[in-house]
Amino acid sequence: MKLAVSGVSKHFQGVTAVNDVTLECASGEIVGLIGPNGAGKTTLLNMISSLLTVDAGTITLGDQAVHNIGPRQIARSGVARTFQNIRLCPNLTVRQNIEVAYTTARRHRRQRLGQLTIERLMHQLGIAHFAEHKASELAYGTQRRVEIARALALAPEFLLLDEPTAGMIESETKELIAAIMEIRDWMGCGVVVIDHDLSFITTVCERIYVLDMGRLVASGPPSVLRDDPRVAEIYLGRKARRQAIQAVNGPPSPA
Ligand SMILES: Nc1ncnc2c1ncn2[C@@H]1O[C@H](COP(=O)(O)OP(=O)(O)OP(=O)(O)O)[C@@H](O)[C@H]1O
Repeated sequence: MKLAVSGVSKHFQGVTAVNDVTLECASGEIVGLIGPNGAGKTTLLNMISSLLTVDAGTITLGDQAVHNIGPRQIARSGVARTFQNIRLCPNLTVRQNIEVAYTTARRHRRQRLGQLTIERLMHQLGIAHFAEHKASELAYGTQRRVEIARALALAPEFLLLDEPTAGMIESETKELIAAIMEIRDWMGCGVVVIDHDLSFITTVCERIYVLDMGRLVASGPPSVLRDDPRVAEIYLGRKARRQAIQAVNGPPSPA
């Protein structure tokens, strides 16, 4: 199955947050979405997860148009997500948080549940020993893993992750890389992930899309993007890039 975003745009009172963006993710693929602050990454994820309507373009899941169908319906159609600012129910335990999503999957996604159980999800994300802890009692990095487990409890075809490594220490990020790859192999779902940690993104993703000021400016495998001057410019900034070039070549000769 394929999740396809085609010519999608979004405007907010004069600001074009996303401008004619086209991208796709196939089942079993891990795709990255990078770009500087305000590039439009979260707005794009919000449109894919139907929290925002699209102003132009289409989003399809297989042969089904899924833009503007609303968050409840998109979850039932097989797209689950996590949020930049964690949205767990703080007074529920880890198990209860996951159970809420699992109950929805039992009702609406039974055919995809297969061997998926809450126990297996907690084990896979390394949170089984926190099962009876309230979400609010957990460290930030652990809460993020609970959020991923909750999204996966919807038995999705596609998982959208918005900055999953934010607030994680290096060892947690490494564990997360292994967990995401294992989950992809186990559940066969496609993953679209936004993150500012380029080492994480280039390790976990097979393909990366680069957004800048709402537009898609580059895409390709990590090995290709690493050498793309547009990506360096966006990430280092024009001034820093000039300085880097000067450090190698010396200052420009006076005109
Ligand atoms: N609800 C909104 N109302 C008005 N403007 C918005 C709204 N949401 C986003 N924007 C604007 O749209 C642009 C894209 O924002 P978005 O949050 O999608 O970027 P981002 O790439 O996810 O950034 P970050 O990496 O900081 O999360 C920004 O200029 C932002 O200010």
